[in-house]
Amino acid sequence: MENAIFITGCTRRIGLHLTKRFLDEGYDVIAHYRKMTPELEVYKNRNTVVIRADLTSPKDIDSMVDQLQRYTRSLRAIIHNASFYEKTSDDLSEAIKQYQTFFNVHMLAPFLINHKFYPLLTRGEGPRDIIHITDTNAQNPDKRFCIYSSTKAGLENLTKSFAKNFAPQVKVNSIAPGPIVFSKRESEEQRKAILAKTLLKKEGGMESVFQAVKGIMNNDFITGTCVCVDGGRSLG
Ligand SMILES: NC(=O)C1=CN([C@@H]2O[C@H](COP(=O)(O)OP(=O)(O)OC[C@H]3O[C@@H](n4cnc5c(N)ncnc54)[C@H](OP(=O)(O)O)[C@@H]3O)[C@@H](O)[C@H]2O)C=CC1
Ligand SMILES: Nc1nc2c(c(=O)[nH]1)N=C([C@H](O)[C@@H](O)CO)CN2
Repeated sequence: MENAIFITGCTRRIGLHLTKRFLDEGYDVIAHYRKMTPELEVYKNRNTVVIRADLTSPKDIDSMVDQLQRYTRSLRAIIHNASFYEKTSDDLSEAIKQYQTFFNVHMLAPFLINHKFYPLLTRGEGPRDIIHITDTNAQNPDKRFCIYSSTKAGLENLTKSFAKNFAPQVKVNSIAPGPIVFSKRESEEQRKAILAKTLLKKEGGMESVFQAVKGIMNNDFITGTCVCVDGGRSLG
């Protein structure tokens, strides 16, 4: 493989959609997962390599780096999609554990992966991208998800640091989705309330994230910024 696209969290929903769409467009994809799913399994034989790692474990991340180097000589882009979504616990001892998990998945793992994979990014020719998938909650947190939101805000800040440190070889940007695809845990009433505060009054759908990723990759003058894909939710 050459100039592969490395995506984290590919077992379902947005990560799986990004995997499918990059394959549709003829890219080689290295799809990261934690717990394999039948939906991702299907892609194992198409130009996709799947690599397992629990992103709360730096040891797993190191092993992922070793495995990845066996499959591709260079990377065109790294897309940090993997994420954990949970309300902040009312039990503070539980909340401490949550903070460690959220910090590992949303901040430490992207930090380590960016540094460890940088040589693979700069080995190829042409534009190179790192994209952090954050959340509009990073700028305007849902008070029930303060640990989730604050670590997404930390990832937003890492975007700016990496943009400064990796320029001009690599562009580094965030995509902050709004209501893209609701999770099963959101009731009909919660969904209606969210859409009532979304200017465009609809879920974005996973393709809106893929189009934003491609828009950033195809523009050689965007770095250190955040593209909101939220239907105006952040203004609602
Ligand atoms: N869906 C939406 O409307 C919105 C999504 N976003 C962001 O977009 C991105 C994709 O969202 P969505 O598809 O809904 O996400 P999901 O929560 O459905 O999937 C997240 C992915 O991350 C993986 N993951 C979670 N924890 C770990 C871990 N410790 N180690 C390895 N992998 C892990 C999951 O794997 P596993 O199956 O093993 O748990 C899964 O593949 C996320 O960053 C999310 O925060 C932001 C705003 C709105
Ligand atoms: N990792 C995840 N992050 C987010 C999810 C999700 O399912 N997994 N879902 C949301 C909300 O559904 C949002 O879209 C609407 O409230 C936010 N982040």
